[in-house]
Amino acid sequence: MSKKPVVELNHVTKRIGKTTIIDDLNLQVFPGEVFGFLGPNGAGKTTTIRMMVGLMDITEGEILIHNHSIEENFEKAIAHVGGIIENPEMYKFLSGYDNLVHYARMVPKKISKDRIHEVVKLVGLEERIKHKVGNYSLGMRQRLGLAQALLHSPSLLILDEPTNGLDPAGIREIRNYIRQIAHEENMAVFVSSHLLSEMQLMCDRIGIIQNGRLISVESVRDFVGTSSKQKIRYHVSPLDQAVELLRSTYGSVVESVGDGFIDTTVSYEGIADLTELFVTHHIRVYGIENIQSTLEEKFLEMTGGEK
Ligand SMILES: Nc1ncnc2c1ncn2[C@@H]1O[C@H](COP(=O)(O)OP(=O)(O)OP(=O)(O)O)[C@@H](O)[C@H]1O
Repeated sequence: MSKKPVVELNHVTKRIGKTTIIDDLNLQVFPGEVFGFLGPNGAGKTTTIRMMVGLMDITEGEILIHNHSIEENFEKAIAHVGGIIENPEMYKFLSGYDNLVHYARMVPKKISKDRIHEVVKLVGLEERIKHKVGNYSLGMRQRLGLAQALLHSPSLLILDEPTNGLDPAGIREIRNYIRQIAHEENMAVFVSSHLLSEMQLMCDRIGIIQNGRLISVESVRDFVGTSSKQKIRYHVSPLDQAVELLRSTYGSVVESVGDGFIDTTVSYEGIADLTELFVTHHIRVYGIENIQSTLEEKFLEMTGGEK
């Protein structure tokens, strides 16, 4: 990517006592992209985020936001950041709108009424914004928190586990809004989670953190898209003939054979090739399932099977 990063972490290390919690972390997030910071509980996500917003000292290395060091030039760096780190404080007896007005008065930058309306629209709360926050669902409160974080038009949005505690509908909503905001406002979004399934739907790139170390950074498109290998399950009959055909044609493509199905590891094009091979050899194909991406495999390995 040739664009300049909004935020960069250079050799960031955090030690508490003799324990290294974050170990030589390097990453960059660019305008308009949603970067997922994925890792199991205790991996170091919150610690990293706390350092990014200046809530915690960095032992070694630096964090730059628009080239301003968060430690040496805090005011300039933090002016570009919006975030929901811990649960945002809201007054339940006030309406969503009054909460935003109240918050707008507290931030150093002048915030216009138009901007308030704009963020309300961005998070889809137009119809309920005049209602009391006490009557909001958790999902609506999260969206109001998002609106609050966006008020001063940050170029970096940091969200720590934004879908925690939400039901599936709430998760879908917040996910869609996050994507939309990143793309419409050309904002860099840094979002942490311990759920791969969620990250794959929300993010453009995913960095996997384990025991304080970044073990991989991958573009989601490469995983759900066309360039990497996937585990594909073919439900076919007769099974023996199908296995024999695959082995004689492609050798190592067969991973395992189950009751009525064959698991294979193939590229995107390979899915079509294998299907064609079956059909031209009069093998009946009853189903083709995508059972695992390589990213999922990596993550499962790392978390010991926990998703
Ligand atoms: N103040 C502290 N003193 C000692 N160890 C700490 C301190 N804060 C965090 N840790 C340890 O650092 C590691 C990383 O914690 P952190 O909260 O950043 O993980 P996380 O990935 O955000 O996990 P979770 O999803 O559970 O919030 C954990 O092993 C934690 O026990």
